[in-house]
This record gives sequence, C-alpha cells and structure tokens, in this order.
Amino acid sequence: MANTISPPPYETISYNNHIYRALDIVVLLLLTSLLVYRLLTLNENGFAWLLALLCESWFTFIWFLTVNGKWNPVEHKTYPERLPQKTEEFLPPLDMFVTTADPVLEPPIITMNTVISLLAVDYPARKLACYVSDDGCSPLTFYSLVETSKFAKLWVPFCKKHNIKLRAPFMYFSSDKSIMSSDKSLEFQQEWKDMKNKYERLSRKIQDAVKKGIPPYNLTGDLAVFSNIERRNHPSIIKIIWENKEGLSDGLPRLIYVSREKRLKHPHHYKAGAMNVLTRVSGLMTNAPFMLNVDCDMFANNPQIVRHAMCLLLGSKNEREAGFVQSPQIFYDGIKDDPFGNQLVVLIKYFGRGMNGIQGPCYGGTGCFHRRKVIYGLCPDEVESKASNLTSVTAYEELQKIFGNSTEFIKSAAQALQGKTNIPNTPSNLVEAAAYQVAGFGYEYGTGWGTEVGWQYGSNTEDVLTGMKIHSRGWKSKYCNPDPPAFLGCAPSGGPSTLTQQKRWAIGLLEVLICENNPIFHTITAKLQLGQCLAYMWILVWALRSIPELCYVMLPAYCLITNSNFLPKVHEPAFYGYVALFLIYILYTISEYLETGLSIRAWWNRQRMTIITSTSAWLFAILSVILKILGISETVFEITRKEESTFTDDGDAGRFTFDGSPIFLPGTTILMVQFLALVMGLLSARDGHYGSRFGEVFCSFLVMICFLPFLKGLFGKGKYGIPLSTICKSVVLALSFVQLCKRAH
Ligand SMILES: O=c1ccn([C@@H]2O[C@H](COP(=O)(O)OP(=O)(O)O[C@H]3O[C@H](CO)[C@@H](O)[C@H](O)[C@H]3O)[C@@H](O)[C@H]2O)c(=O)[nH]1
Ligand SMILES: [Mn+2]
Repeated sequence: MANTISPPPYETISYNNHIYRALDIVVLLLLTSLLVYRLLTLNENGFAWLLALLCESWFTFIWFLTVNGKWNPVEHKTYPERLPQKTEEFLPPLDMFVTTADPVLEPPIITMNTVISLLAVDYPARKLACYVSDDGCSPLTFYSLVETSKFAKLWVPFCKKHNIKLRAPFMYFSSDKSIMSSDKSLEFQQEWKDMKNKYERLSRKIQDAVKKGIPPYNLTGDLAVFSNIERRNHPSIIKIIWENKEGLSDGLPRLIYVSREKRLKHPHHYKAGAMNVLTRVSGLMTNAPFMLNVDCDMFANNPQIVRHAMCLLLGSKNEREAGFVQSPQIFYDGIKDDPFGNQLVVLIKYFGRGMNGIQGPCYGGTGCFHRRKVIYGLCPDEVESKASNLTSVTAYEELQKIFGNSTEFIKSAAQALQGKTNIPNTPSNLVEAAAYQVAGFGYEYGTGWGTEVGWQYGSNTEDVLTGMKIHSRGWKSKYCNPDPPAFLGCAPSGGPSTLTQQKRWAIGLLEVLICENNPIFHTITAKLQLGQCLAYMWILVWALRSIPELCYVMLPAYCLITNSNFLPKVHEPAFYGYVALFLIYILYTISEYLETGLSIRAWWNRQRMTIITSTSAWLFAILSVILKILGISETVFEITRKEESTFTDDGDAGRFTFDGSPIFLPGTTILMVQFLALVMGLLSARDGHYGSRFGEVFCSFLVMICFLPFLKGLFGKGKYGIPLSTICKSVVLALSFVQLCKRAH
C-alpha cells in the first residue's frame, strides 16, 4: 500500500544556501587559525591565554557540530489532496495521546482545548481515538473531560460543516473577530453565536470547578472513584468517556481517560511512564497502527495535520524512510521579540531542516506521529519477516518476556508487529480488565518496557532518547511542517520557568550522553549514521557547554583584575582575526533571524539568553547529574507552568522575573564580578595600561550588557527583583573571586 500513491503525496525541497555554507567554512577556518595562533604564542602568555585556548577549542568543536547539523537543509511539501480521497477505507486508524500531570500548573481548560482540537481534526472519526493520561489523578481533569465531550459533540460537526480552520475554541473565539461580517450567512452567524455561548458556558463550568474545587469528600456518581485518592498513591482509573458505538465517520472519536496506578516509592518514570501506559491501554482498546502524541498545551492548529502526516508515513517509497513524523514545536501568543529567547523559532527551523537532511529530525516529545510497531521495537529489516513467524508458542514466550504478562496485550502486540489493522469493537469486559492490568504499577517489572520497547527510561528528555533509539535501529524520520503550523503550544514566560525548563532539558540530555545509550555507541554498534550522531551530539552537550562558557565569561574580568591579557592587543594582526570572527558571526546569525521574519531585537534577546542560560541553567544541570551519579539525589521532571494567554496589559510582559532559586546566583555573581573588574580596570588605566586591554574591557562590558536583566533585577521589586539573600551571596562570591584572582596572580 505504501508505494502505490501517484503522484507521490510529498515533494522534497532542498534549502541549500551556498553563502551560508561558505560562511560556515570561513568561520571554521578562522577559528582553527586562531587556535593555531594561540598554540604558537602560548609560551609568551600566561594562564588566561591557556584557558582561552581550551575554551576556544571547545567553541570550535561546537561550531563544527553546528555546521554538520545544518549543512544539508531539507523540507517536505505535503499534498493531502493526493491521498486517495474516495476510499475512506484507505486511511489507517490513529490513536491520539494527550498527557497532563498537574491541574494547577496545567489548567484543565488548556488541556481541554487540546483534546477538542484533536477530536475535531479532518479525519474519519471512527478511525480516531483520543486517550488522555492524567498523572495528577484529578477529578477536575476527569470532570472537565466529561463536560468537554458534551461540548465537542456540537463543536465538531460545527467545524466540519463550516470548514472552520482553527479548531481549538479558545483560540478561535479570541482571534476571529471578523466573523460577523456580511459575507457570512445568517444561519452561520446564528450557529456561531450559539457555539460561542456554549463554549463560554463550558469554560465557566471548568473555571468554577477549579476555583471552588471539587470537594474530595463529596464525590458522587462517576466521580466517586476519585474519593480518597492520593495523588502519588492510588489505583488505576480508566474510563471510557465516549465510544462512537455506531462507528460513524462524522461522529465524535472515542475518548478515554487514563490515570495509571501509582504507589509511593515506586518509580513511575514521569512522562515516559505515562506514554507507555497509554501505548498499552490503547493497544488493547483500539490498537491503531499509528500514534500521535501531544503535550497538554499543544493543540492541533491545522485540521489537516493527520492527512499531512499520512502523506509522509504512507507516501514514502519504503516504510524505513519514515519511522516517525515530527512537527516542529511552535508557540502561540509569544511575547514580542521573544524576551526569554525560548520560542526557538530559528533553532527549530535551521536544525529541524538540517537533521531532516541527515537521518531525520529528533523526536521532540510532542506533535509526533509514531508507528506502533516501531515503538514496539521492530527494525526496518524485520518488517517482512515478523509477519510470518509471530504465531508459534516460542514466539509467544518471547513476546511475554518483552511485553509483560497480559495475554490480551500480547495478542494485540503481535497484531501490531505484523502490521495488521482492524477497527476494534466496543471494548469487552475482558479488555477492560486487561487495561487495568497493563496500567498497574508493577506491570513493567522484568519486561522490556522503557529499555527495549516503548518510551525509554533513564532521562528527563525521554523524547530525544526514544527517538535516537529508533534512529539507531535504522529508521529514518521526517519533518512535517505544513502551513498553517501543525500544532501550537505555550512557551514558558518569566525567568524561573524558562531557566527551570532549560535545566531539565540539559539534565535529560546529559543523562543521555553519559548512559550506555549514547549516540557514539549507537553509531559504532548499530545503525545511527555518523552525521546523525554528530547532530545528536550538538544537542546532548548542552550542559557541558556551561563550563567553557562560564570560564570565557569570567576571562575578561580576570584579566582586568590581574592586569593580564586573554586577547591579542589592538596593534597585533591576530586582533583583527577576532574582530572578523565576531562580525561574521553577528551578521550570519542576524541574517538567519531576518530571513525568518524576526527582528534584530529577537536575535539579541536570544544571544543574551543563551549566555544567561548556559552559565546558570546548564551549569545547574551538570551539578544535578553529578549528584545523581554520586547517588545523593535523583533528577526530577519539574513541570512547566502553562498559561492560557501570556499577554498582560501592564506593559511588563517579557520583563525578567526572579525567585529565591539558587539558579539566579551565577548570573548575579557574574554581573558583579564584571562590574568590579571594570572599576578596577579603569582605576589601573590611569597608569596608562588601558589601551593595551581594549579587548578585555570591551568583552567585560559586553557581558554586562548580556546580563542587563539581572542589573534591572538588582533594583526591581517583588517578582521583578532579585531576592536580597541571593544578592548577598553573590556579593560574597564576587569578592572571593576578586581575591582569588589577585592571590593566584
Ligand atoms: O510526570 C509527568 C510529567 C510530565 N508529564 C507531561 O509531559 C508533558 C511535557 O511537560 P512540560 O512540563 O510541558 O515540559 P516541556 O519542557 O514543555 O516539554 C518538552 O520537553 C519534554 C522533555 O523534557 C518533552 O517530554 C515534551 O514533549 C517537550 O514538549 C506535559 O504534557 C506533562 O503533562 C506527564 O505526563 N507526567
Ligand atoms: Mn510544554
């Protein structure tokens, strides 16, 4: 079926740009020649020179990885209209997963909008099922879901009838102001008003429940199962909220609530654990050959998205070409000019396209379409052979070892591995009992879940690890970036949540780098391509980058304090090597921003945030991982707070916020050190040394500008101010640093 579609439903576009490639090489050459220069002049210079050499060697290495990752940018243009239209039979079933974990940090109304947008995608409803995993085990989420399904029964036909483009109601009703214009029929206007009222009623109901709370002692009816539930210690709750019994294609897809069993002191592996439970429960109930997963805040923004993804999944010549299909993470309501540098637009664009030109984009944890059999551990070469030899008794025992003790589940897994698709009937009692079994906390013990099959355990960034495992088995992946964007979510706003997220990512990535599953191992022993391995390396070394970045940021201050140099003097030719490098790098990165339609301000914010992040969040990531290795503490998945809208009218949106977390200590200290160094440098300049340290003064000043949000934080109030205790500690640290420099010199 895979290769019979003609004309092919997608085209591959290459974005090769010779100017960029030339600049890539020029920068690389400049970097290497400056390294050589440093090596040759090492004897005449001191400690700072040596440290600079080490840091710059690392930066050169990172640049090499960057060039590799972006060398061959490729995208695919998909044509859903080329998929066979008449035979609805042609389209395969899809199970859609939404994960949520905390009704406070992740307001139910956001999750519900995501669910609604998925239920409303343009795809035959009887082929779809939506599973919501609730790691918070909250009656609020369940209650909201029940109410949501009632609303969706009206919303979905409304969207399909009027071909509404934006199907997450909170976005639709807040953005489409022109709706009452005269070219819309009266009937539509009437229905529109009606829907708007109904949506407002739904969100009010949910908001009320959130505000008043559902009293835990007063849970009746369907909610009774939630009485006396402790969030970290409770049995599984699985509820089929809507069944689509008639199997209607234009009805509402199935909707299932799943809260897996949790017991104190038993690891539940955070999101990866939740995904594995969803995989098994859905395997029993619907067993679709494809699975889509999104975070609770990532609504489907393009109703055609499933068809776009199917163009790549079904339209590739060989299944191997598309083991999974990933859509980029794009954020809505982003604050102007991305003050926290976390909208990642440019990064995702250039690196997404770049990896797409190697073995495929990495799995980003959300907005991704998986093949169930790939998640079940199948290699591309086994696709044919598995189909025939999965029926014997030995095969059963083998499957049991990997997939666990549920006979029902093993049957479904065997079918999935053989590539069989069947539309399931109404779940029987047998299936329901099995669903509770596979959602139990002990089900995975002694099985291959989390290691051989399913979402991989052992890293906070289960997504990158899981995707890399798939690539290493020889699968490729494809990047699906239709217009309008496939999914939209919220980026964290504010200093604390941005840095915490970055810390978690850096921890998770470092965990991957140092585990036995690292990309180098997979390249040597398995089928991870070398280019892909290097692209993964670029991502995985984030935490490690903090050390050289921190050293380099401190170097100018060190030199000013100790009257030494880490850069050549203005009259030396090598100085112009650095100037050239600096200018080319700036022009290069600015042009990427402008090309993407972003402002120079956004570029600057990103540069600045990269320095802030790497010297704080990434640094703390290293510390966390060291503590984990020493067995002192485990790394945890700290959930990012989601807000319905990041817009605030007080004009302070985007202003950097702080809290008492030690994560703000390095930034505050760096700022103070630069300040002290500049003062000391200027004082000694009176003796006529100033001109010989132009580079150092300039760099120190530049670092100060990067940490401007911290300077404002010193004088800010409330959440906009750095707490006094942090300031005091920083003063002590900064003074100690100055003392240390003086003594070491
Ligand atoms: O114990 C947990 C913790 C988290 N989640 C869910 O995981 C998702 C992602 O969490 P979030 O706090 O939004 O993290 P982000 O940093 O925004 O997530 C990015 O990074 C994660 C890896 O660190 C990936 O899993 C995500 O898909 C990717 O979007 C959310 O839907 C959560 O509800 C769970 O289901 N169980
Ligand atoms: Mn998120």
